[in-house]
Amino acid sequence: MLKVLSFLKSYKKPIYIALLLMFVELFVELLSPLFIAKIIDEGILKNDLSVVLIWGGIMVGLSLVGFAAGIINSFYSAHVSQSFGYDVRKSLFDKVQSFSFANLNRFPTSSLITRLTNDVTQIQVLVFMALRIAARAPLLVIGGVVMALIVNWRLALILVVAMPLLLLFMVWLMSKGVKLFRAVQEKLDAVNSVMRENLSGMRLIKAFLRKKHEQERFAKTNHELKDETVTALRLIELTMPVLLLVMNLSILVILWFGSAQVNANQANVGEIVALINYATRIMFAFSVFSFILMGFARAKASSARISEVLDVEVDLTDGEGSLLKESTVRGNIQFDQVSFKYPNTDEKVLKEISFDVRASETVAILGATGSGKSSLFQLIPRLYDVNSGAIYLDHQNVKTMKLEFLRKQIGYVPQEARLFSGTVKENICWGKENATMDEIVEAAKAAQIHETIVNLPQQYETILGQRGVNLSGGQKQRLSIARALIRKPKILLLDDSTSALDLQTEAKILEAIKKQSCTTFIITQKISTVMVADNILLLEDGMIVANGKHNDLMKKSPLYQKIYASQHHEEVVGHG
Ligand SMILES: Nc1ncnc2c1ncn2[C@@H]1O[C@H](COP(=O)(O)OP(=O)(O)OP(=O)(O)O)[C@@H](O)[C@H]1O
Repeated sequence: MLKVLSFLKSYKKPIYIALLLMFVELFVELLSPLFIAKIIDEGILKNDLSVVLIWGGIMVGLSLVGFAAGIINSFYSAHVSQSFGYDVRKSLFDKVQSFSFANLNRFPTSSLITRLTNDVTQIQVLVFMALRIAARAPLLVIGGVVMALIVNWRLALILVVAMPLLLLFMVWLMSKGVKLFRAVQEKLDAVNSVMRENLSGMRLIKAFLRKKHEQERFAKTNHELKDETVTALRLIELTMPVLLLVMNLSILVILWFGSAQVNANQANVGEIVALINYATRIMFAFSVFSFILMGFARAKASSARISEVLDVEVDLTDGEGSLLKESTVRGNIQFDQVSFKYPNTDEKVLKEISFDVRASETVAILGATGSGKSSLFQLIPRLYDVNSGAIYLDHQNVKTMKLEFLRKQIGYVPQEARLFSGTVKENICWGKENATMDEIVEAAKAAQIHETIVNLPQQYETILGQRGVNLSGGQKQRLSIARALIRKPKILLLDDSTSALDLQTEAKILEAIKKQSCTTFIITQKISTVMVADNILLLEDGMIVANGKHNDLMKKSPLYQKIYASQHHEEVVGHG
């Protein structure tokens, strides 16, 4: 909790002002019963109107001061709590951005979303309450008891006995609350997760007629969230009856002994009225206090979840820096005995991979599904780190380079073309900020998407729907290729990103890429694409089983011959 609350450090001044104003409000509140006692005993009972008017006037004046203090306190509390929430969210977002994939795998996406939104809100609410009323409640209790002792110490002892009992009850309540609210937040994660999967997989759900199944799945998680929340709220509901019982009993006892004291002339009626007044204020303060304690329990559960994210040690660290200069990077890539397994798994998905690619060459990677092609790609921009061996860019180990420097040299087109909401132009520029219109058009032309774009209603300014739903699969692929090409990368990684394109369009794109003279890695299933590559890596079970040019492989690799034959509908016999 302290770690998250340390974000409040930047707001010391407004916090002090808010607390000061809260004390002003409290002061006014605590003095009021004293004035009432004075008005009754010295004004009403003695028929002295001037005393009533003077002390009544002072009371009204002070109330106005308290009122103004309350309003200004609200302004400051809102400002501090909102700014605090902004800072925590920003910090969480930055942290998640710095995560490696191994780090990301620790948290389900939906849970990260809940942590960034709902969990931050819980703490934000607590901070607001703390500045607005939190300290007031316990101080009102303590102050109320002290004032009651001053007015009539014997009767006030009844309150002194009742308070610790209530306090113990509150402590018990809070310890239970933290656990229950943590469970509530976890159930909220689950609801968000189902919701997220449904929204992103809506087409599939409709096509597979899985609406009912999904509704049931959602109903189940929703139910669990409701049940968990009800359990937590029951705990809070328990507070008021217990509070009322203890305090009403105390008031009864005060009235009983108070009337005896008045009859014996040991106390004034005003004193008894003041004591009852303090008792009801204390009871009110206690109910506020219990409300805050619940808020605290909830915020404590949430802050633990936030700290879990903030405390993650990012396992992909930046290298010292590159000896290479951006302008002199050529794009030679060397894999030296590279082995890799995904974090928290046992099996190596790449085993002792070694190959050399000279700058500007095109390398095709061919292999069955699950053979490790995408995994190999992800190692080049260091989305994951190798477990053994090394990858070199222009003879320098990529691990020693600054991540930003390394990734700047690389254009990556992933398997699934993912676009962002915004215009076509913004989507292409996403690859290079401040790109000129000429550069954008050039990249679009190279990716063979320019013609399509100029036929859109607002050409490059056309707004794409959520994740580009108004473009076809092939158009999306070409747009994401344009996004990579605009960077003028030294190394281009195409992860099966031409799968939805016809052979002619694909050939044109490859030709345009060739002109950019960048080292190009293409994962593809199409033998026609493979045939024009300078080198072909044939992957099987995470190992390179053959490499060379098309003609070499046709001679020496039975697997390659089989793939070739399957795509050319002919039996290949006797090669090799
Ligand atoms: N994030 C991950 N965590 C754990 N294992 C993974 C992860 N991603 C992939 N794998 C495993 O690594 C192996 C290689 O996967 P990879 O995606 O590299 O294959 P691929 O050759 O690109 O397949 P495809 O052609 O189907 O895309 C598979 O066995 C897969 O189950």
